Order: sequence, then C-alpha cells, then structure tokens
Amino acid sequence: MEVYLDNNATTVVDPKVYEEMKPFFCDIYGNPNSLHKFGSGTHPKMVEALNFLYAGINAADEDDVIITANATESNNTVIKGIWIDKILNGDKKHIITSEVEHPAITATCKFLESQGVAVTYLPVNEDGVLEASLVRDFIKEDTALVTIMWANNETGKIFPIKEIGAICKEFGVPFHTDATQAIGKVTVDVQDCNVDYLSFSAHKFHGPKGVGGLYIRKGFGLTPLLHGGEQMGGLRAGTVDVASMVGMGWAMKLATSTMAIAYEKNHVSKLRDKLENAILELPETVVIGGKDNRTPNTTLISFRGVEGESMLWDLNQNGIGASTGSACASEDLEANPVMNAFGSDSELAHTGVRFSLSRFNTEEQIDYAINVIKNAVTRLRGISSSYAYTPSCHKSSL
Ligand SMILES: Cc1ncc(COP(=O)(O)O)c(CN[C@@H](CS)C(=O)O)c1O
Repeated sequence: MEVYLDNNATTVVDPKVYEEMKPFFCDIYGNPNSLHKFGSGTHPKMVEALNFLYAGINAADEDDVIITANATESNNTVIKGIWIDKILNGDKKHIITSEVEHPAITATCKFLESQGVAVTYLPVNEDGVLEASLVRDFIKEDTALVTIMWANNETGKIFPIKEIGAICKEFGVPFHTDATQAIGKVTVDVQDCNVDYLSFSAHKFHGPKGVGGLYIRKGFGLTPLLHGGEQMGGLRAGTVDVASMVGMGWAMKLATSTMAIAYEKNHVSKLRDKLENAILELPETVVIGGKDNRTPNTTLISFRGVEGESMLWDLNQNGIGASTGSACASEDLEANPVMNAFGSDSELAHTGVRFSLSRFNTEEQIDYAINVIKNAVTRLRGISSSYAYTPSCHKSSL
C-alpha cells in the first residue's frame, strides 16, 4: 500500500482541476495578450479563475490578485517591493517578521539585512506560536512592513493574524501574511483580518505546481519584481501560464468552500488525530508545539532515540511518504530551525517527523501507517546504540 502523508510539501492535483486545465494545452492555446481570437479565447476561463481566487480569500473587487510562479515569488515580490518603495526611496528602515517563517521569507529578510535594513525576528512561545502583543512591542515609526505567516508549515500552528492585522492598521504599517499553509485548511479572509498582502501556492491545495498568487489590497501597489510586460497590470511581467492559472482558480474553489473547510475540520482532522494518538501510545513520543491551535491536517512528532532521516527511510521502504520538516530543508541534516526556535533540545530537534494529511487520505491508509510507524520505531530503537527507554521521560505533548 502507498500512503502519501507529506501534503504540506505538495499535494496531488485534484482530478477535476486537471480536467479544467486540459483544454489550454492543445485547444485554447493562444497568448492571452494577443488581440486575435486564439488569444481572447483564453479570457473567459481566466476571468472565472480570478473570480474563484478573489472569493477564496474574500478579496474586494477593487483589490488585485496577481498570478506568480509560487509563494516564494509572491513573498519576494512583497519584501523587495517594500524595500525599494518604502526604504530605498522612502524614510522607513525596519521590517518585522518571526523566527519561524519559511526560508522564502527568512532568506529574503537576511538579504535585506545585508543591504542595511533592520529586521526584527519575533520569537515564538513554547507552543511555537507568536503572541500578537510582540508586534505592538516592536513596531516603530520607521517600520516599513510586518510579515507573519498565517500557519506554520512544520507544526501547523496558526498565528493570530486578525489581531496582528488590527495592530498594523492602528499603526499604519503594511501587513503581509504568507498564507501558503492556510489556504484550504482554515478560513482565510483578507478583509476580516486587515491583510494588505497575502501569498499562496496552488500546489498546496491540490492545484498544479509552478503557479501561485499574490493578493494586493487597493492602494498598496508595489514596484514589481519582474519587469518587461503589461501582464497583471504591469505588476508581474511575463506571459501567464493559462492552464495553471485556470487550475489554481478551480483548486481554490474546491478547497475553500464552506463544505471543504468543514471536511478538513471534521474528516481530515479526525484522521490526523487517530494517527497522532496511536503514535503517542509509544513511549517517549511528543507532539512538538502541542496539539492546540493547529491546521487540521498536520502533526510534528518527536520519537526520542530515532533519527528523523532513519525513520523516513523505514517509512519509505513501506510505501509511506512523510518528512522531517519542510521539504526545502530535507537535504539539510542540521537541527530543525523551527523546533530550535521554541526551545527544543537538540536531540528533539533531530527526531521530529512531520505527517501532513489531505482530503484524499483514507482511514484504511491511516490504519496501515500506524502499524508501519510502530514497527519502525520498535526496530530503530532496538538497533540504537544510544537509546534506552527511561519511563520517567514519557510525555505525550510539550
Ligand atoms: C509557509 C510556506 N511558505 C512558502 C513556501 C514555498 O512554497 P513554493 O510553492 O515552494 O514557493 C512553503 C512551502 N513549504 C514546503 C516546501 S519547503 C514544505 O515542505 O513545508 C511554505 O510552507
């Protein structure tokens, strides 16, 4: 049996999404910017896709949603656009983010620091969540941007976006959120949360890889990252991948309906809880960051005495795909920076395994995975030269 439990890394394309994409490869293939019918023939489904994207995040008609290649590009567009407009060509000097952002945020902020920008990396608490009051403590007259993720890709922890948005609005500071791990898992409402910029990637919610979006509230336009064309109103040059844009729109529609979010909360979360609770029956296992306030599909579990990579190998041999944290760090054998950020000891930070489910997982798959995981832990601990079970340490969550 094959069981895919790494949906925070990427997801399968929904068959309905794939069907909607097919016509735009060999039938409706014109360039959307061409004036002839081969080009204009793409417009109706592109407009439909944009309408789905606006509805999925409750964007107002007067706002912009531009099509990018992925959340990484969207994140870079916001941070570098703010740098150019508000810092290089303005009187601002400072950016606020968190210690547990995806590298697409952290590395971009590090680049800005190398260019002389002051960046505050707000710490998270022992549960891996950032307290909104910290934003108020560090926001300043010269703060150009606050950028805080909606949900963490490793722990699933959900951040207080509505509170942070209210603080940013009060201080007149633009607010960006990387919602890559929130779309399709929790309700995302840019108007209710006072969000000015929001990033997402289609392949996180059963759309195709290589296409993403950036929401830009009316009046918050930025110098573009990519120049050289009038696409997206000049906010993102380059011929649009029509098939992927249509696919992303349909993926957003299918993932964000009230029924879809309810399914995540009622069905997917139950499968996640079943997997998690079965694993926690094993001694010296712990949910990193605890069980509260998480996206419904994610659990990051430490198996003391079992190296994360060894566990992944065992699982892979039995047809199960998971990860030790974000896929982009999977080659890196350093301790997980997110786990370090909230004080995990170094051994714990090397023994985490992330399981992230989707609406395509079944109870039969979870039952199979539980059996394989329990056998793998027993085997790996049995051959470990350093592991000895110490009953006093058995905690089920931090
Ligand atoms: C919060 C967050 N923000 C941005 C990205 C980047 O998405 P791209 O489509 O690769 O550009 C990701 C992708 N996180 C994957 C791959 S590193 C994970 O395994 O956790 C993310 O989780």
